[in-house]
Amino acid sequence: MSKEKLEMRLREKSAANEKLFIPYIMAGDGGLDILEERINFLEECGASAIELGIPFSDPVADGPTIQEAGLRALGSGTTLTAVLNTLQDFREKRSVPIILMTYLNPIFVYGIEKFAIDCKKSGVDGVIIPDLPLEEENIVVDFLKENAIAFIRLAAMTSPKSRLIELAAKSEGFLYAVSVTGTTGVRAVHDKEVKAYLEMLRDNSPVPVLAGFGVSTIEQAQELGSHSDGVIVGSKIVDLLHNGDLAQIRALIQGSI
Ligand SMILES: O=P(O)(O)OC[C@@H](O)[C@@H](O)c1c[nH]c2ccccc12
Repeated sequence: MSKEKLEMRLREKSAANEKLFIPYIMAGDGGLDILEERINFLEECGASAIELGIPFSDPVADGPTIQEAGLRALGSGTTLTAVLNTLQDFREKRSVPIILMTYLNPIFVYGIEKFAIDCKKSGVDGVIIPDLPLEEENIVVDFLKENAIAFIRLAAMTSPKSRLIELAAKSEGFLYAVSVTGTTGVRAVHDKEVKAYLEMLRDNSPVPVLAGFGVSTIEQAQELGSHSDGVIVGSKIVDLLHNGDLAQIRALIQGSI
C-alpha cells in the first residue's frame, strides 16, 4: 500500500475508460466495528479509492452534514489511534486505496513522524490535510515521502492561476480540485468557471484531477467528470450511509463511473 499503489490503481481505472469516483466517509460514524464492512461495500460498488475522515472537534472546512457525522463519531469514542489500529486489522484483506483526511491538530498531538510511520503500517496510501497551507507543508511532507504515502493537495478556485499551476505540478496521488467556494455540502449549481479551472489543472497535473464539494447527483458527477478525471462525493454518501440507503449509493457510484 503506497503512493505508487494509489496512482497505479487510478491509472488502471482511467485506462479502462472509467471515470474515477472517491466516496468520503467519516471514520467511526456508526461505530468503528462497521468500518471494514462499509469500505468493502464501497469498493464493491466501484469506488476508485476511499477518503476516510478522522473526526475532529474543530472541523473548519466541513459543512453541516460532515460536522454532524464527526460529532457522532467522536461520541462513539473514535480517535486517530483507534482508526489506524482498525485499518491495520484488516489491511491484508483490503485492496481499495485509503486516503486519510485529517486536520493538522490530531497529527501534531499524535506526533508527525509516528503518524507517517503508522499510516504506512496500517496500509494508508495517501493523506489530505485541509488546514495545512502550501507554504508550511514541509513539516509533514518529508515524513510522508519517507513512508511512500501520497500527500494530496487541495486546489481552490479562488487561488491565483500562478499558484494553481505550481500546486498542480507538485501534485501526488491525485489533485483534489475544490469546485465551489465555501465549505462542503450538497449544492445545486456549479459556476461556469469550473470547467476552465478543471481543464487548466488537468493540463498542469501529472496525476488525475478529481472535482469535489457540492456533488450529489449522477448528472453533476457526469458533468464535472467530462472536464476532469472524476469526482469526490462526501455529504451525500455520509447521509445515505447514515440512513442505510445502500441501493442509492450503489446507483450513484455506478451511474457516475
Ligand atoms: O461533502 P461534499 O460537498 O460532497 O464535499 C466532499 C467533502 O465533504 C470531503 O472530501 C471532505 C470532508 N471534509 C473535508 C475538509 C476539507 C476538504 C474536503 C473534505
